[in-house]
Amino acid sequence: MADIETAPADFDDGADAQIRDCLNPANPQSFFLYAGAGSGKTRSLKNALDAFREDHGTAFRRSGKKIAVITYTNAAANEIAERVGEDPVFPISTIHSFCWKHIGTYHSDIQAWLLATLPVDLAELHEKQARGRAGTKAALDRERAIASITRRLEWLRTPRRFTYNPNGDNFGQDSLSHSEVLKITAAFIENKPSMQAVLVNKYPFLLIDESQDTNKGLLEAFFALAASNKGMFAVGLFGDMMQRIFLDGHPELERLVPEDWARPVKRLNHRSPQRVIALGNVLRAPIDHQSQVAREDSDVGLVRLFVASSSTPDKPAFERQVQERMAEFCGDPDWRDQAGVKALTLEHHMAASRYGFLEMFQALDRDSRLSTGLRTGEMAGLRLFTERVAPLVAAAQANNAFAVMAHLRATSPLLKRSAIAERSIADDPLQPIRAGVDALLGLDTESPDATFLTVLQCVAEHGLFEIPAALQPFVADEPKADAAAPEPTSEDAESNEEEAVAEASPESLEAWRAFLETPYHQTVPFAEYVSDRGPFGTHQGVKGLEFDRVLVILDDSDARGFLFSYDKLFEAKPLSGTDRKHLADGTEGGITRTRRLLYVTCTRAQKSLALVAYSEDPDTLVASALRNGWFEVHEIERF
Ligand SMILES: Nc1ncnc2c1ncn2[C@@H]1O[C@H](COP(=O)(O)OP(=O)(O)OP(=O)(O)O)[C@@H](O)[C@H]1O
Repeated sequence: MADIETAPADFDDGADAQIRDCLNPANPQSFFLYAGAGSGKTRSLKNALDAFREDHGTAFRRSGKKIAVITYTNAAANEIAERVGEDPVFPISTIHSFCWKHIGTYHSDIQAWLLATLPVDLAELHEKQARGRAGTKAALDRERAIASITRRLEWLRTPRRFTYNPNGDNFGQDSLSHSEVLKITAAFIENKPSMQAVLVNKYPFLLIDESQDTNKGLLEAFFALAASNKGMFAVGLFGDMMQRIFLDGHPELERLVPEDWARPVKRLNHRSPQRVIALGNVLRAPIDHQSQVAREDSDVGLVRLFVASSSTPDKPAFERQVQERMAEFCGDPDWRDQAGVKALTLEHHMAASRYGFLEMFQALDRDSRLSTGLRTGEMAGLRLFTERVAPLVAAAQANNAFAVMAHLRATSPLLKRSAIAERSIADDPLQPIRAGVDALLGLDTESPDATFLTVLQCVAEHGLFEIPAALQPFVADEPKADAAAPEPTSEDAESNEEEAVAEASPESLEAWRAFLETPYHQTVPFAEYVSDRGPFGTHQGVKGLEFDRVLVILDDSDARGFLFSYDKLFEAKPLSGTDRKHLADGTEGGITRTRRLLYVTCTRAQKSLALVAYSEDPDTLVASALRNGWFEVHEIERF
């Protein structure tokens, strides 16, 4: 193994002190903290906020000023909120909700922006269409896009209002897409003095975590805002260019950061054992030569590469065998336990097939309009099963009458005060509930024969829960007489009405129909997966997270996208001319992207790390892993 330096735990404490100085309201100073995996960037963000609260919290609270903290995902926002504690001085949000919050009331300006931008997009599409070959899939897509923009422009001829859901899919003429919201915000920050004044006066500091993946145009707008408001407004960026995995991020960020920004440095990895840090260092070396040091009190740790053919017939069985080997190598029985290991696949469907929710996932995935809601699990049509039915069935099966009633009281229209009052005094008020729960339990929901449709019909027949709009076409018209008139529960009221309409659009009916015919028992693994509680995750989704034991599954043959290729990264497949050109020019290409993704996944490990590589050419892959110094002979098992 490559030698690795070690250092005491307080090695990088100077960086936090430097950030504390930057967050001085009398003289705001922008900074750029870019450091490797596990170096404690999120920790530094938390420390910065704690220190600020101590130094200036009271004065800020009194003057109504705030530090805006922006992260990439809801999960990251929640985690920071949990670590820092709720504090109105530090509103924490995702970039999309931050943007929408600030542009959401400017309807006429949004309309003007669309009216100026859409014709440019349209002209570009027409030009491409004229140059491109007719009849190809791309030409058909362009034709559809042209028709849709033309319809939207027509619709924009009268004053309109706009909607947007930061967490879901947005379709419908009045709804803005995720990328539109980011672009509009960037344009407003650059051109609207009122927007600039609001941001600068309200948020003298704007801190962005995972900024390597923050939208390029928006970052440039923040840079410009900081440059023209020196001494009043500062931006603090936390991130790691090596962990940039979304195409939206700014590839040139490091170069763009102005000379006068502070650049605190962190080199110590607090997360991983020495062997994992060394692997991260060699993966990273060709990109920026940043190498990390390990903590003096860190373990040596263990990594292994298991190589098999991409035609391996039963991959999950092979992976179980790998876990068994890891348990032996590490003397760590938790490697045998599915719950003790985080297995990372490149794409969701690979996790779905291993974790047992492939059929339901594929049924909905056929409709690209549902794709975000499916991946976050936030669609009302899914939440009926994951958040209403599944917890009820679990509580009832555990004979936990208290939990059953608590859940129904919070979620069921049958237990609404108005519904109970409507029943006559002579009635047993709980009888309809008991009948509904008994009917649900009688379905044998563990059996593959119980479909989502069977469960849905039972729920509808007994009026146990409200039926979301997307699923209403599949249930009988008349709800049971006992069921209360639809009266949204508080949580339903929160759910975005627009989203519900979009989910229920006629085009999506086919996907919902196919979904309803799949086995209901896939609900629980699906729910665990989307909430990140399960043993699987995706390579992209685990950014910022950490796990004791990590199993990274590399398998191009099972992947559907074309953005990544592990076989090419490991030199087991010839590079294309484009790949070679990107590498020679040092520009963004598939190989570099794959290398960064591999860096992200490997550096999640806190104790030990196994990579399973399914390859078209396993021997070449092994040779390359050795030649590049990524692994040593005794660390590789070839099957
Ligand atoms: N100074 C420190 N002392 C002890 N533990 C630390 C320190 N800094 C960070 N850690 C721990 O190291 C781990 C990684 O920290 P953190 O998640 O903040 O790193 P990061 O740089 O944001 O990582 P990544 O870029 O990989 O997501 C966490 O478990 C954190 O609690």
